[in-house]
Amino acid sequence: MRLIIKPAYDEVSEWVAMYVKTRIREFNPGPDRLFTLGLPTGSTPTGTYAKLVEMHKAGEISFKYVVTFNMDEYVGLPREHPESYHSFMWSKLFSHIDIDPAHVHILNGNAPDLQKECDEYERKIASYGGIELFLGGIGPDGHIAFNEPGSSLVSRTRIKTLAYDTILANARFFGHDVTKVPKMSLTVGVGTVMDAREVLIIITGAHKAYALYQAIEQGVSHMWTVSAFQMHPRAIFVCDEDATLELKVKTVRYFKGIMSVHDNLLAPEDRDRLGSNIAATQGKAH
Ligand SMILES: N[C@@H]1[C@@H](O)[C@H](O)[C@@H](COP(=O)(O)O)O[C@@H]1O
Repeated sequence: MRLIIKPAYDEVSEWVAMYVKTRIREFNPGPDRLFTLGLPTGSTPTGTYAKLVEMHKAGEISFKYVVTFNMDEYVGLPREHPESYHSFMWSKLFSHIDIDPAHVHILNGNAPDLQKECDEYERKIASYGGIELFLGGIGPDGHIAFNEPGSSLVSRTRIKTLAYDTILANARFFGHDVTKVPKMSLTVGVGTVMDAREVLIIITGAHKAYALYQAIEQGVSHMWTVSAFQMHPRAIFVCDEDATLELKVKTVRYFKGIMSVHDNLLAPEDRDRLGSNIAATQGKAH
């Protein structure tokens, strides 16, 4: 497991976007070799999406041969609703990049047969040979996608009733009115994400510090579904300083000490860019 610790949200978003760009480029996708990318929603990935859009506009990355699978969607919320995950993804990312709309996959929370929709989603993922890189975020209770505490760690895509904590957390997107938050969702399972060749989880903010502690310093538990990725051969957690507040000093020092190893995962021009950012920050401090 890798843990990348960045000073704050913007640096987290920048690092993740650079990493996604590098992975897609290294994969060298083409018409017969599509790169499958799993994507999350929520406030956490918006900075990453904005950076990816910037990189795309600067001609650094193309999504022409990228296929996406989103993690989840509310049940019963019209697709056009501004808070549906369909609307979110098109407004934050897809409308601004060169992705083929036929390559975008988001669960349909209004399908007549919801379980059939979920089973077909799993089949579609398999038809592309599985997911190369799955990005994710977490809720403060450590849930991944909508795999609430107590979810099976080998679960597949299915219907899930939201936990009260999640309904409260997501009320901010519905005018702080809990009665307006959908109570059910369709979500990929923990097992679905575990099957990806690589998983990258973004965790920012002090309100997620306890979840990060559970995810990396405590054992695997279905009460903190993100902890399942301790068992993944290629899992990367990218967090800000605030999210490390519950970690041992020893853990934080270790991972900070090997940051240059992690930066080596990035393209050389991005490593240089980060180097000059560090220099600029230090310059400002003096
Ligand atoms: N289903 C989504 C999750 O995929 C997301 O990770 C979580 C955190 O959202 P935020 O990033 O806004 O904290 O919200 C929802 O529950």
